Amino acid sequence: MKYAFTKMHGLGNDFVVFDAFSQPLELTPEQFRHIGDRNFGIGCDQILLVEPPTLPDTDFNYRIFNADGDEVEQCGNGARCFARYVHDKGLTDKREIRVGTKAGVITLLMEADDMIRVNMGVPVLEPGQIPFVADQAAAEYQVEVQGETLTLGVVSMGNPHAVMVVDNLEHAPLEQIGSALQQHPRFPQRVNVGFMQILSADAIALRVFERGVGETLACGTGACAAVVSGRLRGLLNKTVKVSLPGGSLMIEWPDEQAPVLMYGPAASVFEGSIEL
Ligand SMILES: N[C@H](CCC[C@H](N)C(=O)O)C(=O)O
Repeated sequence: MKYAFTKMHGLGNDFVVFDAFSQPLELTPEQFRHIGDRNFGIGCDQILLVEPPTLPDTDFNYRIFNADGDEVEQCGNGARCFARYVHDKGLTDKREIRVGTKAGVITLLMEADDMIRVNMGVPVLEPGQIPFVADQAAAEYQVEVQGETLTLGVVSMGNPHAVMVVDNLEHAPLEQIGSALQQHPRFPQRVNVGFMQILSADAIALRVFERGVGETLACGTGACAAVVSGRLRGLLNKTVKVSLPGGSLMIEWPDEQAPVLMYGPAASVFEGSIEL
């Protein structure tokens, strides 16, 4: 069967987006892996499905699959592309869009300057809900990795994130630590791993080794998790510019009970179709 898709990206974190409104999609993990394959398929970090709403008082449902074929709870850069997509395709003319995900409802706002603001919800800090093995919630945890004791922040934006502060981002051990934490017993559902360099109380540089993908050019939930962790550690102010290899996001987290707000771009690259 032939499926139409749109290739999109948020700061170089790239997606294949399918309209599951007009063409119900039931694909297998193997098919998702094929779509994500940069040599034998289309190539992307994640596959996004735009579906009719399932949660009350929402406009759409939003499903996310990593390039390894696994479905995940949340994708921040994908959320901005989702908003761009449903507008470009005429699926809505609303400026404020409520979207159901596996992690709950997020709100997308089309800004006048063609940027998109997303309410990413309140971060989850309770270890059992992240999930992460720890006795109680803390701003920092000591985690043994390959004989070394790492100091990590651990936060969920619906999906699990570990955040490590580094002095020199260029030489951060992304592959070594990122891969090791995927098999770590304290992260039972694996984990996205962010490496954060503090530039000031209002600015960080960040690289992310994403669960199910590896290093990406940007990670929206990773940027949110890094700012949450930085604020819990007393290192960051309420509004932070997050510079990623693919570009920068503005992230705002006023206080612990508040949702995290993310502000940034989304782009369409090309349309195509694939036989599956
Ligand atoms: N790799 C993530 C999903 C995509 C998140 C990222 N692309 C973003 O922009 O938030 C996970 O396994 O939880």
